[in-house]
Amino acid sequence: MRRARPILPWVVWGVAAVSYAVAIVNRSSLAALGPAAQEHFGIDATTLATFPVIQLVVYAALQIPVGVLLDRIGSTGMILIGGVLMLGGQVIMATVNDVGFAILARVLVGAGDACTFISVMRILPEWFAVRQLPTLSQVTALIGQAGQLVSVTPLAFVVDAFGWASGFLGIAAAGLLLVILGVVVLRDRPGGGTMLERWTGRLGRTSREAESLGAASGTGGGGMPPPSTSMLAVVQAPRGGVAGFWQRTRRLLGMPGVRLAYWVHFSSPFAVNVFLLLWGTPFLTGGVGLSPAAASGLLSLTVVSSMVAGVFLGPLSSRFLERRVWIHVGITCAIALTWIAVLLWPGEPPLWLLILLLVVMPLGGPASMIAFEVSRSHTPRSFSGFGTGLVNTGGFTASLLVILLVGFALDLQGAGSPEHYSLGAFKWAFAVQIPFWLLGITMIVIEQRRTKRWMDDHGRTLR
Ligand SMILES: N[C@@H](Cc1c[nH]cn1)C(=O)NCC(=O)O
Repeated sequence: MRRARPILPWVVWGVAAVSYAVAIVNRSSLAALGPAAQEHFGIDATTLATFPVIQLVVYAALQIPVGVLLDRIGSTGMILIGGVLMLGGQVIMATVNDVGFAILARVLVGAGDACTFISVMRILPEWFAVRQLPTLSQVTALIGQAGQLVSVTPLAFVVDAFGWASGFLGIAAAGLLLVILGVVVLRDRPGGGTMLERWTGRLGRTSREAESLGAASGTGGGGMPPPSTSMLAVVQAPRGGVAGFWQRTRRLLGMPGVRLAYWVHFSSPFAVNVFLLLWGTPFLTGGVGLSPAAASGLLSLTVVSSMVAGVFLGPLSSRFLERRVWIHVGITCAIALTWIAVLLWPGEPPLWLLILLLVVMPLGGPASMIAFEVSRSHTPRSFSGFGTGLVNTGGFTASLLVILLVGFALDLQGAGSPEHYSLGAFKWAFAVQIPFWLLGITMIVIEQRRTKRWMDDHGRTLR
């Protein structure tokens, strides 16, 4: 008789993945509401543009502290803290008219968002077998991307039809629902209690029975081969406080595999992030001369391309484990070469080249998920939250720097405002990406060699 597959890992994963999607709804909740926000707060375009930058800075700056906390508190606690912070941020956003409070609201949303993704990544290896992780990570990211779709058209519709407060209170209500679900469903690992069970001190039957899940199923942690990371020697438990933090940082950065994961995350997603977060629409309309409708049609290609790539890249990177980094490098080179073709094209790039750019560039998002696979293979289990947070800063730091440098390069050419935009100025400005790709790919090649040598020296193989 066939043994029933346990459902609990999938329920835990489902709630965690939807929490990430809600974090993305929160993250991109202002994306389609620029004019409405300007009217509501009475602000100019420059002040409006600081909102995503502040949010990104908070997100990137909190990755390492959140990673350290994650190793102490666990995924459940961090996902719930993240949910409460975002919910608080959106209640403030819904109820104030003052721009200072709106910035505070975005800081809270950025902080809550920072807690979510790496905690969801951290919970996966506790519930699923190593071979399932690349696909599950990609599907989790794909569910997250769906959050972006919700926050664009439906949210704009609700704000238009029912007003500013209703739209943001609606997001807060969805967040509250997820926090309540999280309190009763999420468990850090098989055998661990839910937050509610921890508060009441009584472990329910589902949690107790889940302890044996690993051995009984193909999904649970206990039945899987130990992650390759568990073989890494942790000589002594790191101390707490600032000294402990530096000790951990030094130890982590001393591992070539962790550095490799950082550069993998650094190299591929910044081009699409920069395009979607700020400079894509100005480039397509003010530079290339497309209508806003044509530009937004082209931009929607990025979501489709990223989602389709996510479906294929997960199985591909687990099938070709030894070559996953080279798959990533191939995608990064394709992005760089397509951009360089656009930059070198004399005059206005043809539509087919722009379509190619908007299909190839978003592959960098799913490709960057390979960084978390590399990180999982090389980070000791007790540091895995810290490691994931550290790696996740790579792409976001690169994105922030490129966003600022593109603006700086436009200003230097006297083309920093919509009435002065020109295709030539945009081409020079987007060329600031080239050193970032060169740096990223060079560091990947160096660290890949060092990682291979390190693994040979320590007699380890990838599984
Ligand atoms: N590179 C993204 C994930 C991604 C996958 N597909 C498209 N994007 C990433 O690292 N995300 C972190 C986050 O907090 O969203």
